[in-house]
Amino acid sequence: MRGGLVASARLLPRPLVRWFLQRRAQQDINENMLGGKKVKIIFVLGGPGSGKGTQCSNIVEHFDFIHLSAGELLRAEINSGSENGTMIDTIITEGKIVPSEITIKLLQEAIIKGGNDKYIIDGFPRNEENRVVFESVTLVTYFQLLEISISPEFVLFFDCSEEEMERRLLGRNQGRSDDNIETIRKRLKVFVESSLPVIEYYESKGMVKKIDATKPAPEVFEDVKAIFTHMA
Ligand SMILES: Nc1ncnc2c1ncn2[C@@H]1O[C@H](COP(=O)(O)OP(=O)(O)O)[C@@H](O)[C@H]1O
Ligand SMILES: Nc1ccn([C@@H]2O[C@H](COP(=O)(O)OP(=O)(O)O)[C@@H](O)[C@H]2O)c(=O)n1
Ligand SMILES: [Mg+2]
Repeated sequence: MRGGLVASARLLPRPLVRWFLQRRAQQDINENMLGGKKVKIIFVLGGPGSGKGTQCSNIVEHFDFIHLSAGELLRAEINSGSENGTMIDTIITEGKIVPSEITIKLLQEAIIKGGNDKYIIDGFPRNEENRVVFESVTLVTYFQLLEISISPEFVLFFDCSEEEMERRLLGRNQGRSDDNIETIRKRLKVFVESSLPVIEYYESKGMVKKIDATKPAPEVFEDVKAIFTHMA
């Protein structure tokens, strides 16, 4: 997989960055028949176990979106045996947040390869660094060159108590290395300390649609469906 866009651009003197981005964008346009797409992005946020994945599956079933789970992309990277895989695995098992450039490179490639114009991005941005790097000039310029605007339409926030999230995660049974009580407690702490501030940032911009996620899944989806049904 080619080096991360942001990381590679950082290596170049500023005057050369635009040339580098134009060359990279043209490569991706040629390879993926892109360009001229108003890509709609919705961030799906909420604590571990709040029901993001469950509701994203429902959204994909009823509306024409591609579901990109940052966590799933990272787990696929671990399974691919790539050089970053071991480091990602350690970080996930500790319930911490992977360096943004790694996660964003995976998301950027998935958006380009997806060829769709509507994405729900699940579990991202998970901290301030995720958000700032995603809004970096480099990445925005690159997507602009692809004539793709990647500012989020809104943030869907699944609000759920820690007790309920812990209970759900202990019953998730997906064989994940991070669904044990010790790591769950660490992830909930990371959510409160690092992820909630990101949700508060978007709330201050009036971009958050908050859903009561403690209800049974079908009732939660009724509230989600109402939001997507009224989207332009
Ligand atoms: N509204 C709900 N009520 C009860 N259990 C739920 C609800 N939504 C999801 N779950 C269950 O809780 C666990 C976590 O759900 P998931 O969608 O993986 O959450 P997240 O992606 O936010 O971690 C799963 O086992 C799922 O089946
Ligand atoms: N933006 C992200 C998303 C996930 N991750 C890592 O991936 C793990 C699992 O993310 P996930 O979204 O699949 O987890 P759930 O909220 O679904 O339980 C997180 O606990 C982080 O360790 C990350 O580092 N950065
Ligand atoms: Mg999930």
